Amino acid sequence: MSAPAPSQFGLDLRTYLVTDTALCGDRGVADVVLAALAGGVTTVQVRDKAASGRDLLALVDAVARAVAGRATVLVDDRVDVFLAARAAGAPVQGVHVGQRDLPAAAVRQLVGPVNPDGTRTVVGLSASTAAELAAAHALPAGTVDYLGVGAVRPTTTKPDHPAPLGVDGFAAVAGATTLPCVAIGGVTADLVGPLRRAGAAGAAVVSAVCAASDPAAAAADLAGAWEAAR
Ligand SMILES: Cc1ncc(COP(=O)(O)OP(=O)(O)O)c(N)n1
Ligand SMILES: Cc1nc(C(=O)O)sc1CCOP(=O)(O)O
Ligand SMILES: [Mg+2]
Repeated sequence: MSAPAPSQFGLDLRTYLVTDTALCGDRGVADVVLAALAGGVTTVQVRDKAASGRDLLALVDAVARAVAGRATVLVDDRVDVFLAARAAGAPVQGVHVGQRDLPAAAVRQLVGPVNPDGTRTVVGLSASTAAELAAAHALPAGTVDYLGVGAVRPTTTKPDHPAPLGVDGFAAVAGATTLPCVAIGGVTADLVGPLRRAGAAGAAVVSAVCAASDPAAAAADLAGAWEAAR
């Protein structure tokens, strides 16, 4: 039996997949997501920096309808795309924004607190420095549901990633906030246990699943490492 998820509003961040269309290749993003879902991912963020708004909307719609509520589905950066997908009836729950995207307070105003299907509208925010953490803490309660904290290690997936924190640096951030913290950047299965013990609410990966020859097995390794860690 799995340990209970560190969650609120049913938000389960433990094994968090961020998609990369190029790394998914000919398999297609939706099929890689379905394999990862079978392996145990709990949250999926659709991220494609190269896609047009129209193409990203189609991708989000396809992924959300494939997942069909079995995991939380979020959209990277594009609040407009999230709103359009939700308005079209796709089961999509929220957005993840960074320090250069729309401010979190504006995002919350745009997306509201609850989706039409009754699920919490999730807003995730990237924050890894003391100043970014202080700014997140200054927001009204309920603005942000979780923080994305990275980079844990250098990664070629996001060449402009923030300075690497290491597991100890991640622990310092997670220990300085009551917001759930998702570790991201260079995360592989061997790091999941140390990150959970460092206070992570979840571990987010791109290449560990999207570039894997067997995304279901890769996701199962990550989910298993989370459950094995105390
Ligand atoms: C879970 C999670 N954490 C951090 C990020 C990075 O977001 P951001 O800083 O906006 O950078 P881009 O992903 O937009 O390049 C994330 N996407 N997800
Ligand atoms: C999307 C993203 N955000 C990061 C951050 O540090 O904020 S690192 C990153 C990419 C993570 O890719 P991979 O799992 O392949 O290392
Ligand atoms: Mg962003």
